[in-house]
Amino acid sequence: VIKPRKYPPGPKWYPFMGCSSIVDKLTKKHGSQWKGLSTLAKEFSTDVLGLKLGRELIVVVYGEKNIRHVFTEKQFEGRPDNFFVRMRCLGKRMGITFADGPLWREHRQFTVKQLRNVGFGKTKMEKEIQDEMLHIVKYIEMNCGKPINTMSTLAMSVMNILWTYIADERIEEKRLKHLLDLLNSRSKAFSMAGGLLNQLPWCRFIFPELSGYGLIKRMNEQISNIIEEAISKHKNKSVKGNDFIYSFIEEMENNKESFTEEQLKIICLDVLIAGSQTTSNVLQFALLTVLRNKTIQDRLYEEISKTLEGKLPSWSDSYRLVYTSAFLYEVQRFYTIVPLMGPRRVLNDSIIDGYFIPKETTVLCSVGDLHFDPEIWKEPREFKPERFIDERGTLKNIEHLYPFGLGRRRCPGDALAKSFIFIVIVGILQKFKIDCSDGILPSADPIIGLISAPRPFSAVFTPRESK
Ligand code: HEM
Repeated sequence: VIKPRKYPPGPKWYPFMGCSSIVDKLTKKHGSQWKGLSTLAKEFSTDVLGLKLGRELIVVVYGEKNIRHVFTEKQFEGRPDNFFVRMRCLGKRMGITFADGPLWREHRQFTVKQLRNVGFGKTKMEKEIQDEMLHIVKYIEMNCGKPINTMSTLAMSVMNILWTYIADERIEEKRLKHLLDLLNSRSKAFSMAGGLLNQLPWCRFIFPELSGYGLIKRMNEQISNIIEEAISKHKNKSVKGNDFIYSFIEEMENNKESFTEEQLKIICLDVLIAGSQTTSNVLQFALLTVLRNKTIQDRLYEEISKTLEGKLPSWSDSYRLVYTSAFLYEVQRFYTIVPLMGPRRVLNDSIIDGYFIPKETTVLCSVGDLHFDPEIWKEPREFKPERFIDERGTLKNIEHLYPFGLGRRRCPGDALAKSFIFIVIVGILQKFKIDCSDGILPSADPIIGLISAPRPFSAVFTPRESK
C-alpha cells in the first residue's frame, strides 16, 4: 500500500485491491478503460499515471515525447507474464506477441522477414488481396439495393488472406466462419474473464464456467486443432506452397533449437488474433465514415475514377491517390483501433518524465489520446483528411501518427494490413455509391474494448455508372 518513492501520481492504494475499484468505476462510467484512465490522468494533471491493480503496478503514459520514449527504449520491450497471458498463448509463454527475451527476438526477426513487403508491390499476396476484393465486390453486387452489414464479409476476407499467408490454402467457407466465430467469442470471453481470472486465478477451479475459463480452454483447443491440421498437412507435403508454415518447417530442419512445432502453432495464433479484427475494423470505420459524409465519399470517388479509370487498384496506386491515402490516415487517427497500446514490462528500474518506474511494472501508452492532442492536431475532433495534405498536394504530418506503434515491438503486419485496407476500400468505392438504410445515420461512437470497433450498422450499395 506504500507507493515507491517518486512513483507517478495517481489514486490512493488500498490493501489487496490497490486502486482497482476507482479504475473499474471510471471504466464503467466512461464506457472504456482507455477513457476512464484518461479522465483520471487529467484529474491528477499528469502525463504519467501511476496505478496498482491487484498486485500489479501499472503506469499509463501520455504525450508524444513520453510515448516515443517507451516505444524506442530497450528497457520497455518486455511483455508482462501472468495467468492471463499464459491462457492466451495456449498455456505457455511463447509465440511473438506475448513472448520476450531471446525467444521473442529470434522469432520476431524471422516473422518480420517473412512479412516484409508482403502485399506491397507486385507480389503473390497482392494478387490474393485483389482476388479477395473482387470477391467482396461480387458479394455486394448480389445484394445491391438492399441494406447489408458488411462486417462478417470483410472479417472473412481478412481471415482468408491471413490464412493464405500462413498456410497457402483457402479454407472452406464453413470452417472459416467457425474459426472466425471462435476468435470473436474468445476475445469476448477474455474481456469478460481477463480481470477476474488474472487477479484471482484460483477461481477457475471453483467456477470454471462462470469465470470464463472453461470456455476459453475449449476454444483454445478448437483453434489449436485447426492450426495443427494445417501443420501436419504441410509436414507430409500434401499441400504445395510458399507460405509461413513451410518457411518455418524449413528452419526447423536446419536444427534451430527454438523452432518447435509448439512455437509455430502459437505464432500462427498470434497472427490470426493480431491481424483479423484490427484490419476489418479499420475497413468498417472507413465505410462508416463515407456513409456519414457524402462530400468525402464524392471526393474519394472522383479521385479514384479519374486516376484509375476503371483499372484494378494495387498498392502502387496509393502514391497517386493522395486524398484517398489521406482519408485512410485520418480514419486511423480518428478511430484509433488500439487506443491503449502495450502492455509492456519494464526490464530495469527506469525513469519516465522524471518519475520512477520500478522493474517489472506494466506500461501502457495512450496513443488514442495522442491522436487527439491539440498541440499536434488542429481541431482534433473534426474528421479532416486535408490535415495530411500540404500545399503541393503531397502527404504530410504522418510522422505523428502511430496506428501500428513504433520501435522494437512495432506491428510486423503493417504492410499487409495497409495494402489490404487500401485495395479493398478503393475497390468498393470505385464500384458503388454507399448510402444509409432508411435514411438513418449510424452512430460514429465506437465500442472500445481491447480494440475499438464500430457499432453494427447496415448500408445500401448502388452501382456507379461504369465509365
Ligand atoms: C490495421 C490493422 C492492424 C493494427 C492497427 C495493428 C496494430 C498493432 C500494434 C499497435 C501493435 C504493437 C503493440 C505494442 O507496441 O506493444 C501490433 C503488434 C503486432 N501485430 Fe499488428 N496491427 C494490425 C494488423 C496486423 C496484421 C495484419 C498482422 C499479421 C499479419 C499483425 C501482427 C502483429 C503481431 C504478431 C504483433 C506483435 C509484435 C510484437 O510483440 O513484437 N498485425 N499490432
